[in-house]
Amino acid sequence: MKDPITVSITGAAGQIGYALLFRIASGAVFGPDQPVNLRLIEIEPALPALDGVVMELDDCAFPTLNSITPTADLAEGFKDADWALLVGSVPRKAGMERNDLLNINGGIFTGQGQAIAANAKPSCRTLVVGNPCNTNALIAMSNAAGMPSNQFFAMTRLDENRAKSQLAAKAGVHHSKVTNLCIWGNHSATQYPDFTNAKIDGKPVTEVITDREWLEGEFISTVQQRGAAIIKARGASSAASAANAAIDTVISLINPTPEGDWHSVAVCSDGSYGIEKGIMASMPIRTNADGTWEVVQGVPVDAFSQGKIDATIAELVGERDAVKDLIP
Ligand SMILES: NC(=O)C1=CN([C@@H]2O[C@H](COP(=O)(O)OP(=O)(O)OC[C@H]3O[C@@H](n4cnc5c(N)ncnc54)[C@H](O)[C@@H]3O)[C@@H](O)[C@H]2O)C=CC1
Ligand SMILES: O=C([O-])CC(=O)C(=O)O
Repeated sequence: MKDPITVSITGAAGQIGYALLFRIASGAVFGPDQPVNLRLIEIEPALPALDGVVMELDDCAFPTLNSITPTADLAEGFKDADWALLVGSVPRKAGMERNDLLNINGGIFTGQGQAIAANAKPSCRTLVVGNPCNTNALIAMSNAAGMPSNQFFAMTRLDENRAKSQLAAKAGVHHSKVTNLCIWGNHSATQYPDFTNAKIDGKPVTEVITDREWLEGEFISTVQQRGAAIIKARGASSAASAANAAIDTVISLINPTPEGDWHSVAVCSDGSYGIEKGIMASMPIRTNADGTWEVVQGVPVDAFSQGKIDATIAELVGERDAVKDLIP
């Protein structure tokens, strides 16, 4: 067994938390030889429910679970964290867009960013799941003085997985055959699931699925609206698939990306692809053998894609401007 790593998770008593904690504790994310300390952060009123989750974690007797610290105190919650998974926040209800939550949730991420900078390991990586996740990640990153911006991420992997599943179903293949699927921009209804560069079994999607009207229309809107469709059907926002995507994101950021492929996650833009510097935008990312990551350069952007990317980036710039009071 290696030395334990520490994973801090906010919103640990919530729906996503319930689907996330057990897989992290079981070794399914960091490996069967990697003990994990879980620091579980909740607001005071949710601490009794969190106690129940802790009892259940105890009752799993996971060999890889080293310790559990349930707390409402951010300093204690982020102490020595190697990873901070910021899930805790209010989900949207039917009829809302995710950025309708900015006023409700944005403020949560100022104190959490500060607490990460003050208490976590300097190498701590932070993944924001709570919506609107791109701009919440921007708020956390901007308030985490001294922490490198390349250690902050926002989750668009659920969108990537959704897009792969839609393309696979249309082509009649298993979803594992779909690669090079980039989600550009915001985790919102303006996101662009880029079918123009995606591949099925190594061939361009556009050669396998020749129904361009479907690709440009129904495919994109289905992916953009999938969260809303789940809220309508389930009466609550996606939780198990969101937890799964958070796990996929961490696994993709700690393991080298397969040759020629990429994965989607929102990172702080360095200006690549003309995306405004400093906003948290999803783009094609590769993880290197040494654990660093980079934006994949040279992915072709045709006129159709550029229009879609411009729209989602404009939305992100608008969100950033709307929260400027939360950004020091
Ligand atoms: N990026 C993505 O792809 C996705 C993001 N989400 C978002 O994830 C968030 C959580 O969703 P659920 O777990 O379903 O919601 P939930 O309501 O079941 O759980 C949220 C938990 O966060 C806690 N919480 C609220 N404020 C907190 C704070 N300041 N500090 C710590 N904990 C706090 C609540 O007490 C609650 O237990 C929502 O914002 C949702 O919209 C959901 C699905 C996908
Ligand atoms: O749609 C929502 O509000 C929850 C979410 O982010 C998703 O399922 O993608």
